[in-house]
Amino acid sequence: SSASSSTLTHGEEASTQGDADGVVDVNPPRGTRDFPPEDMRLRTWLFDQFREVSRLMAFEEVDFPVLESEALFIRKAGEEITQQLYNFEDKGGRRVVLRPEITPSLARLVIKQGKSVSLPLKWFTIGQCWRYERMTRGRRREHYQWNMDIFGVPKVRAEAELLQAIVLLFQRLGITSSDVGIRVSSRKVLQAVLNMYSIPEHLFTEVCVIVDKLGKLTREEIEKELMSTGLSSEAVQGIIEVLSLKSLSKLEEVLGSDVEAVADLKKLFSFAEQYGYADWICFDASVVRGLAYYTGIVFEAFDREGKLRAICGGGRYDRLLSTFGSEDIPACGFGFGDAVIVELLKEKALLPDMSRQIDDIIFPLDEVLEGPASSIASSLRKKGRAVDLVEDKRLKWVFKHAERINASWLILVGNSEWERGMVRVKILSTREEFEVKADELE
Ligand SMILES: CC(=O)Nc1cnc2ccccc2c1
Repeated sequence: SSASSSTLTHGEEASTQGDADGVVDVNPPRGTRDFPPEDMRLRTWLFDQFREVSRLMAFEEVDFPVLESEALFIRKAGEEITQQLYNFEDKGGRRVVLRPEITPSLARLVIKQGKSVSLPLKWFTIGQCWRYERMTRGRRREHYQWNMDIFGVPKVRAEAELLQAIVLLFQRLGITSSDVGIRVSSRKVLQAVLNMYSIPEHLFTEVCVIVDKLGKLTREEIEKELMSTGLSSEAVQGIIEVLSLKSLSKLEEVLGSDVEAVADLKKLFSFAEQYGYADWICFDASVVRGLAYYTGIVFEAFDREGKLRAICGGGRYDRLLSTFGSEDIPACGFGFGDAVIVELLKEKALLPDMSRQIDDIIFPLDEVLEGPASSIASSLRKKGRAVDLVEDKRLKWVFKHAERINASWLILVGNSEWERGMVRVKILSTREEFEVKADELE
């Protein structure tokens, strides 16, 4: 472990435990996180927002194993996500992965459910996703993603619904359209350009994965990668020129108004007006997203200060099921990670107060009263009150603890009161104190 500590990146504590003899390394595996109570309260709060928006949008929750067959993720388009599979062979000799994304599992279940589900399907899930990166980059190897997907809606209504879900989520967190925008485009834009230069269909996916690096690689690097697929320099310039467009009317001038991409996008932007989230979205032809299977509208949310990576992203994938040997069903969806959004909330001072909140603390003042304290705790819990039963502590510690966990009542079980069937209740907010009959505690 001394070797590993020398390659640690900033922000990772050196695992001192690993150096001591015999003590296990108490850090979680590289690139993974523990969730101690305070972090878990924040995560639970965020996931509750995901769930509430899913409920508002009438989506049904589904879930899948984190472990999937490797076959679900073998794609030849050179995506980063498939080059970093957390894959291995299990004891039965099966090639398996810790899933890097959730969409293929959704598609697998839709195929498995086959005729027994009626379309459209609107499903959501919140699940952990994995990648295996050489730790030189010190990035995380896992994160949680909220996924919302619609199967069986071929028209842009589905994309419009998904965008509303994303905007509802941001609004629930206190984020506004001046903090965040959503870039929208369509892969059909690129399709139209490739047609203009009569570039063969089979290059489409590969070109998409390359141009997704626009903004991450220099223009020269992109040109070089595009040329290496065999594209003419004229086609490369044409692609980069069209993908730099930021206005739908300019796009219409270049591609013509009968191009599907233009019609889809115009329809989507008119829906946005009706939903009331038009000021959240903007056309940006450079958005292609890095997943091979997108076929139509694609979108990604970004912080307008440009400090962070994409907050969420998604798009239409009408031809994914046929890559698994099944009949195609039109589909679109998005993934919303648990990391960038928390960075944004910190930036905007929007993190909620994550302190604990307990109703009552019960404290027997004498060990002979431990029995009565138990029955009082039990009856209050049965009435739905959160009760922390504390004993073997000094009273001073109990008052401090009550403050720390924001208890409403402190119930002291003392001998003199108990002889009269009473207990002492301290209302911690007003510091008022009462004697109450034990069986009348509400
Ligand atoms: C910001 C962040 O943690 N991103 C992240 C972390 N882990 C992943 C794991 C699989 C796929 C994508 C991932 C993305």
